[in-house]
Amino acid sequence: MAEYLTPDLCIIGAGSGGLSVAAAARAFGASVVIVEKGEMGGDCLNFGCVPSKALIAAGRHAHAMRSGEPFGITGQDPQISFRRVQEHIQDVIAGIAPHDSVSRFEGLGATVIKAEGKFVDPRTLSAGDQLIRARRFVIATGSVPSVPQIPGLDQVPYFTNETIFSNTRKLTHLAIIGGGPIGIELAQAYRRLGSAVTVIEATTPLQRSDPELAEIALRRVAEDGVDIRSNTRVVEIQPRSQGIGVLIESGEAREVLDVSHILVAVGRTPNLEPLDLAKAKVRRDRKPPHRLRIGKNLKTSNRRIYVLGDAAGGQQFTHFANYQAGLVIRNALFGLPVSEKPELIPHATYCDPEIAEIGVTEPVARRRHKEGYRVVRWSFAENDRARTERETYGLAKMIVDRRGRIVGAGIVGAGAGELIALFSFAIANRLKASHLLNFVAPYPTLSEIAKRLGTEYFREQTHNPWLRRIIALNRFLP
Ligand SMILES: Cc1cc2nc3c(=O)[nH]c(=O)nc-3n(C[C@H](O)[C@H](O)[C@H](O)COP(=O)(O)OP(=O)(O)OC[C@H]3O[C@@H](n4cnc5c(N)ncnc54)[C@H](O)[C@@H]3O)c2cc1C
Ligand SMILES: NC(=O)c1ccc[n+]([C@@H]2O[C@H](COP(=O)([O-])OP(=O)(O)OC[C@H]3O[C@@H](n4cnc5c(N)ncnc54)[C@H](O)[C@@H]3O)[C@@H](O)[C@H]2O)c1
Repeated sequence: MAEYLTPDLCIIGAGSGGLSVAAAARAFGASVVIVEKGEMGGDCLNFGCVPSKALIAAGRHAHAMRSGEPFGITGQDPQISFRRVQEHIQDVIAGIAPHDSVSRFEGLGATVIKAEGKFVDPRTLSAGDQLIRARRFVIATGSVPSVPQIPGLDQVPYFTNETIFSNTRKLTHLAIIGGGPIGIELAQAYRRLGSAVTVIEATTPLQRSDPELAEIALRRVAEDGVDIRSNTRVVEIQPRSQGIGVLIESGEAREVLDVSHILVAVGRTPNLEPLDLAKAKVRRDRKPPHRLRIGKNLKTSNRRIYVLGDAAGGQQFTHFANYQAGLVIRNALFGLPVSEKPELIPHATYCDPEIAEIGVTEPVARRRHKEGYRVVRWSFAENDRARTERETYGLAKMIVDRRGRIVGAGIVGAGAGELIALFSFAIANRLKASHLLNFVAPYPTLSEIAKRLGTEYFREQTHNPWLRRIIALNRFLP
């Protein structure tokens, strides 16, 4: 008879979500088996957040060298070695990798199996030559790049996020298909590193962001020299002996772009196929994209099996996978009822200027105006630190409900990804706009913008007749 491993939890996928569950479960003394078929750390560490932000940082340095003029520093064209940029990216990954490594997790007391996991029945997973019958399973298998059906695309080599960070050559003209966060972040980085870049977006770039914030950021990306083609379709890819032809169509107009390389960035599909979910009696939607049916507690239709992170088919962010990991731990180990609170989840796009948002957006708030929602705005041009840094290209908005509670924020500008954390904190703790008046921000910092949003919210109150009367009465006090 086969030997089974029988841990409390078996986690399939050692990316952001899976490893967060594993570390927390071990901290509470649960027995854990981790099954990982590829690199420990998953997409975020190896093919996603970390390499993309390292590449963006390289691009920022190149850009700074060219753009010193307003500071009195003569700009110069940087010498860029793509091999060394690639070494920088790999060095950053290597620095973080020990935190996600097999040895760290074995040190925490987990068993790590390096193999592909597949269900063989509703209670059993096979991985390599091992069978695992866990009390609970967690599917944390992430996502894979979607590849559009474009005639000729399969005839040429093209990059996805899984290959582009290993590139060691200058890309003369990079065509990026898809103007989502991946497309726009990498477009600006490659442009700043000296490539010509064209983004071909079927509808609207950065369409999940507040359009006003997206427009400010995209204008700047275009000023850097990225050619962004919105509402444009790729009709055909034409292989050539030198380079690649990309036939595009916008309305009636057709044009062939001559490019050297292509990056496909049209979204990501949950990575579920290799798991043999039918054998586990895990139900999926009949209609494409055949999402898993998931309960509030992140359980699939098989009550022993949870799913989280990109594999669950919701928001695709590392911090969201980590947040869901906390919910799974509470439910699986402690039996506590849980449900997701999407309003607590910020998201940021790390182009320059960054866009960061959380909760209710301005367009939604305008629709709810009659319910007492208010939008307060403050420009980076009115912040002294932004002026000293010449980073006045920015705007912050705060959305407040009729009780004065902060329910949303949207920022485009330098450091937006850092600034949004203050609003995440406020929303998670149900704080009001008045709380922004109670804290003192050091001068001069961008965080003063948050304080200014607070004072801006109350500026209208200065016309409140009751306040005026109190002030008038106080005039007679000795
Ligand atoms: C270019 C890019 C930039 C990004 N930037 C950001 C960012 O700045 N901020 C942010 O929050 N998010 C960002 N993301 C998204 C983020 O990377 C993902 O949301 C996050 O990695 C999801 O974590 P996960 O645990 O669900 O999956 P992953 O981290 O992808 O981990 C899944 C793991 O499961 C393994 N696996 C799959 N199938 C099996 C199987 N059958 N058996 C065993 N193992 C299996 C895989 O090998 C992988 O290691 C970015 C993504 C990309 C592509
Ligand atoms: N900063 C971040 O947090 C960050 C950065 C990168 C990626 N991510 C995550 O990774 C996921 C994937 O990112 P993404 O940018 O690939 O996906 P996305 O779904 O966000 O954007 C894809 C874009 O491609 C366009 N598109 C689709 N098919 C097309 C076609 N045939 N031709 C031209 N355009 C087409 C879509 O209209 C869309 O604008 C996102 O969900 C995001 O959450 C996050």
